[in-house]
Amino acid sequence: MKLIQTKDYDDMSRKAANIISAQVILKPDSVLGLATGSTPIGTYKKLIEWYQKGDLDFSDVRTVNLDEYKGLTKENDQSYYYFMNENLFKHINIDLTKTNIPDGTEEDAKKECDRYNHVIESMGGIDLQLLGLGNNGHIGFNEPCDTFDKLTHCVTLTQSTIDANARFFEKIEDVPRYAYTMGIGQIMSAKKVLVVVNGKGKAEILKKVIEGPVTPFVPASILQFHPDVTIVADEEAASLLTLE
Ligand SMILES: O=P(O)(O)OC[C@H]1O[C@](O)(CO)[C@@H](O)[C@@H]1O
Repeated sequence: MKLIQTKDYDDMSRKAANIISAQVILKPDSVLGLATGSTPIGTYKKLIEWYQKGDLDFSDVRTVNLDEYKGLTKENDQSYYYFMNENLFKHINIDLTKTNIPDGTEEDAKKECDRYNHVIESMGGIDLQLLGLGNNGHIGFNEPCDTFDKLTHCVTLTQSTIDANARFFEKIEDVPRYAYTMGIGQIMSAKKVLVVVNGKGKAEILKKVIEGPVTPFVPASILQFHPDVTIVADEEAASLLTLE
């Protein structure tokens, strides 16, 4: 695992965006695995800024998102479909037909998971997967549990995730209880993985992810086994790491 420590959120966002830019410049038809949550918003802002300056071209890029709440429509402003549009897609020259997000309105979980597994497979592999880190160590919506799920599945969100995401909803009862998420096996199959982490609140979990045992109870710890992971963490998030 490669750790890049940055002085603050802005620095983290710029460095992460630089890594994504390099990927798109070197391989214009890259398959990017994208993430939601508050952490990558700054990274997306930099990519938009550089696109607007004429430094980046997304016309051949294809994307596949990690997850989506089950039960939310695309128009719901808390859906990850809405998030991706607002925070990235509508500002750049990406072809929306080349973007993929699980369909939160599909009630038949098996049908949606099979469909999304097929989408991921047909893309021929993810070149770079961007990840945020949940407070409980989740990646995508792969919550702590006793096994690593390989493929797309429907998860019951843990209380800790519901509490953490309640800040985005009017009231906690509005937070969906279920979500579709790419599996750990699919994340681990990406050629490169880029994790963005910031803030004191993530320091303890980041230490477990990097320095603790690999266990499905800390889902992101599996990244210790990935051959090409870069973690871009600000000083606060990296503050408990034993850096050699
Ligand atoms: O960046 P945040 O808002 O702390 O969220 C961390 C993680 O939690 C999620 O938002 C899901 O709860 C992920 O999409 C994200 O990677």
